[in-house]
Amino acid sequence: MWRRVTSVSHLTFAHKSTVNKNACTFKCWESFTTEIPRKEKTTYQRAKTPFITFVLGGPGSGKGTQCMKIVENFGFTHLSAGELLRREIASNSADGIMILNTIKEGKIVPSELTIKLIQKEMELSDNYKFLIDGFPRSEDNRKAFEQIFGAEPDVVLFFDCPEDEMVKRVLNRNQGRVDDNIDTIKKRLKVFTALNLPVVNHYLEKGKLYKINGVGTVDEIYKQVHPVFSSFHFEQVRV
Ligand SMILES: Nc1ncnc2c1ncn2[C@@H]1O[C@H](COP(=O)(O)OP(=O)(O)O)[C@@H](O)[C@H]1O
Ligand SMILES: Nc1ccn([C@H]2C[C@H](O)[C@@H](COP(=O)(O)OP(=O)(O)O)O2)c(=O)n1
Ligand SMILES: [Mg+2]
Repeated sequence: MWRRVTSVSHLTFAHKSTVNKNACTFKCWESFTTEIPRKEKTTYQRAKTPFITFVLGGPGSGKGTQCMKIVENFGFTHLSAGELLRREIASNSADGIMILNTIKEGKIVPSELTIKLIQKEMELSDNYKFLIDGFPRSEDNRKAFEQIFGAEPDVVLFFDCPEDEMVKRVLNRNQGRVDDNIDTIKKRLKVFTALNLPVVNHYLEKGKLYKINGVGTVDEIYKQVHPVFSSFHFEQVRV
């Protein structure tokens, strides 16, 4: 279905009203303290419209790790904004040098460029369930996405993790990334602190935010994440 469209911006989000109505019944989803209400049974497995989850959290908060578990359990397609940008650098594209310098400085790449890469991947996919990891990182990211796609996410996960834990994890990550060094991490944390909160507050007000305690083992954290998706009655890949 996605391959045949030239742009996703015109696709309507037919199931939105049901999802949003339900989501608005709770303000901020403290899944480790709050019971998750059952949602009305829906037929997402046959939906022809995308189901979009934004995955927010600071560097090292565990976004990518938890996304892998969501993919495994619920069959989402995982699109990491950072990974798409790194791929663009590796492909020696015209924007590659600019992206590399931006990432080294711990700054945010222009929204239109990141969105173009996300959009391309979505159009190439046969799936309708997407995890967009590390996006939006700023209000500019968020507004540009909404303008270009003409739609909002269905779910926003926010992994809340203290800075010292994030620094420790990033320094131990060992993936050879140019931004996983103490100087860049300090800059990234400053950018995160300044730009993430307005995005979180926006989705909190819309009743779409699921705040997850990012401290604990991977499985302990996933125990908070799983009910968010099982409440939507997707066809599960693995129970
Ligand atoms: N709950 C956890 N406890 C300890 N280490 C973790 C946890 N979750 C992820 N990690 C590790 O921390 C590092 C950063 O995790 P990652 O998922 O890449 O975070 P992000 O995508 O938010 O930057 C990785 O090396 C990962 O294996
Ligand atoms: N929306 C985004 C996402 C990532 N980037 C850039 C800037 C980020 O520091 C890097 C790396 O992002 P990535 O999500 O892979 O980083 P973490 O997994 O949080 O450590 O990419 C961006 O400019 N805009
Ligand atoms: Mg990541």
